[in-house]
Amino acid sequence: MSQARLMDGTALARRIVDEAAKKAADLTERTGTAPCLATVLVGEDPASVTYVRMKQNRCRKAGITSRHVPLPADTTTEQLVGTLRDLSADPAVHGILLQHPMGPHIDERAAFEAIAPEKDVDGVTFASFATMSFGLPGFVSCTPGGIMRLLDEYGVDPAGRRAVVVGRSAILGKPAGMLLLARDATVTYCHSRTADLSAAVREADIVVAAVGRPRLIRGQDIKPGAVVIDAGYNAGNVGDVDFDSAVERASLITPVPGGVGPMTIATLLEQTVDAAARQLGV
Ligand SMILES: Nc1nc2c(c(=O)[nH]1)N[C@@H](CN(C=O)c1ccc(C(=O)N[C@@H](CCC(=O)O)C(=O)O)cc1)CN2
Repeated sequence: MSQARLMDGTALARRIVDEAAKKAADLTERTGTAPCLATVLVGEDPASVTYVRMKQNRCRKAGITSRHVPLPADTTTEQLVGTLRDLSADPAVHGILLQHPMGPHIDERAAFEAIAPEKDVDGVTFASFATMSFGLPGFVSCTPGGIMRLLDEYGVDPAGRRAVVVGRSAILGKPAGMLLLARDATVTYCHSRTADLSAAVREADIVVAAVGRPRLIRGQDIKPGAVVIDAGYNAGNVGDVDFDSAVERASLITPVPGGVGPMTIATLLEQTVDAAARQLGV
């Protein structure tokens, strides 16, 4: 079998960001207010610092203001919830991003739920999960939303296909599976307690790897012709899929870097501009 075609997230993300930048400029001209994203970071985890910086840089280039709120690592859930409620009530802020992961002492769900649904541009609240799961308009979780855009861009219709999602995190695996289900895929979730991961993956027409275990998914388990989406973020820009072996079996595959990652940030920017437009009444 020939090698898989690469799904170029960098190129698609660039187009989405260019479009968001045009909308941001138009909005700023019409209202005198630029879209504003608040970025909240608890602690100084080096990867999280990098991701937040990347988001701020892309915002700046797209004409979106960002307001950074760094909090010490020992911030309590109550203090974090207070900060997020303040940002939710601040009319100058249109979108809120709470960088994940936070320290184990933080009640992550309580924090996410302190974000006003109309500012939940990262798609992390229960309200966003519900609209996403029913395929209704609303904010999607950014990486899963980016994955669906990539599938559409490369002509992959999930309807009737068997999709296997490896991972069940609140911001990645779970919403990715729900978005695929909303598009009529037959979805199986695999996780740390799955008895035979290889057997499940071998059945998949679409594999979404979102577990944070470097090169966990090997080419030998990929069904020939499957679509492979690698949403794993591991140190050193290594994905959850063993690319070199998977590329020999898949029909389409996302690289790391240059696949799902850029789509995450593009989706965030796009949703921030949409949130601002709605809040500014345009
Ligand atoms: N609140 C959130 N937290 C986290 C999310 C999220 O969507 N919301 N996702 C990940 C990390 N992440 C964004 O936060 C992220 C990771 C990677 C990239 C990216 O573009 N990576 C590039 C490579 C970057 C490099 O060269 O260093 C790529 O894949 O091409 C963007 C966003 C966890 N936390």
